Amino acid sequence: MESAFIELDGVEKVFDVRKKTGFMRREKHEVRAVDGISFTVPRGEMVGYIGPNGAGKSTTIKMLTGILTPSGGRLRVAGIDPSRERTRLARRIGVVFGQRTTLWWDLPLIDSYRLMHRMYRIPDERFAQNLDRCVELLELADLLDVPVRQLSLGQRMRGDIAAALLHDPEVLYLDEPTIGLDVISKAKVRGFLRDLNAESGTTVLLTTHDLTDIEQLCKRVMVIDHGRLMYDGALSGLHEVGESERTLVVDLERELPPIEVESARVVKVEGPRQWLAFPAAESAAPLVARIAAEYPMVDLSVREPDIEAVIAKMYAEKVTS
Ligand SMILES: Nc1ncnc2c1ncn2[C@@H]1O[C@H](COP(=O)(O)OP(=O)(O)OP(=O)(O)O)[C@@H](O)[C@H]1O
Repeated sequence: MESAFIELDGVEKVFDVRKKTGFMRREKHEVRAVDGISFTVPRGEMVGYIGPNGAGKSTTIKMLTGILTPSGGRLRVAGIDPSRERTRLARRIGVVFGQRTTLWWDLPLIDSYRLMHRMYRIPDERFAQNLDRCVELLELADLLDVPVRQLSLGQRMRGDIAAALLHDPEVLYLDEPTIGLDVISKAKVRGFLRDLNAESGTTVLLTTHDLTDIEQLCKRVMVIDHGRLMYDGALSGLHEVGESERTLVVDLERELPPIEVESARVVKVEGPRQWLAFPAAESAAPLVARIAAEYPMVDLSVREPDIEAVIAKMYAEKVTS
């Protein structure tokens, strides 16, 4: 079994675009959508792939599926060069684009699945098993006879996820799988993906603008901007890279002047409650002990930094890992 299931080494994608620069005049210029990206993903891992609009996420996924050919570098998925052997790879990967459906719009959901059964030449027994499992876990039983165009966005998304899994792919690329979904549908999709990864060991690459998806599903996250990898590591490590702060909320017995303590500063006071900011990378325990020793503390809580703020700061500062 290969240890790195997805492998990118210095992968580049350059688009030649013609820009109108005046009447009848067009200038050719290059867009480096992906600018030398290297990473590996071992089998069974669930990784977040995030970045601002136009960062190069979709272009990377399109290269991983073989839709686009890299302009440079080396790329392998399950040992296969995607753009050279796209059909062979298609049997081993599943793709869900949140903003587009792979289902047949006018057909009942079940008919799309039957078409995929034939297209992917899925053995009958395996198809039946996978369909049963998806119908149960994604709660599709009442929807199978409904034409896709009549489904709500959340229902359609669950239908699309099932469609991507009928042929037992070893890797699933998800591009914005929770976009536009309500809170309950999001929770259902996330729960399903978590179970899928834990039980079937499916490798998942998840692109999303909703950082809660990442927080709830991925231990590892890669941040891309301007076609370059800016961060690759644990989600918790992003706080340190972003030099963010955590907040200690302290309830005192009574209103007192701002607490004075080493390695933290008071950022807000409201009656007997005070908010102290301290470096996210440091443990709260010694700080709490110091405050408890000198002040009449009755309660406390620690607030984690807002991950969205950390990432926004990273983009702004162009921090490289
Ligand atoms: N076919 C194409 N021709 C020319 N430029 C392209 C093409 N596809 C993408 N680009 C450009 O490449 C860059 C990266 O685009 P890409 O769609 O990969 O970004 P993204 O991170 O997926 O963004 P979003 O979050 O908005 O989907 C952008 O500047 C985009 O305009």
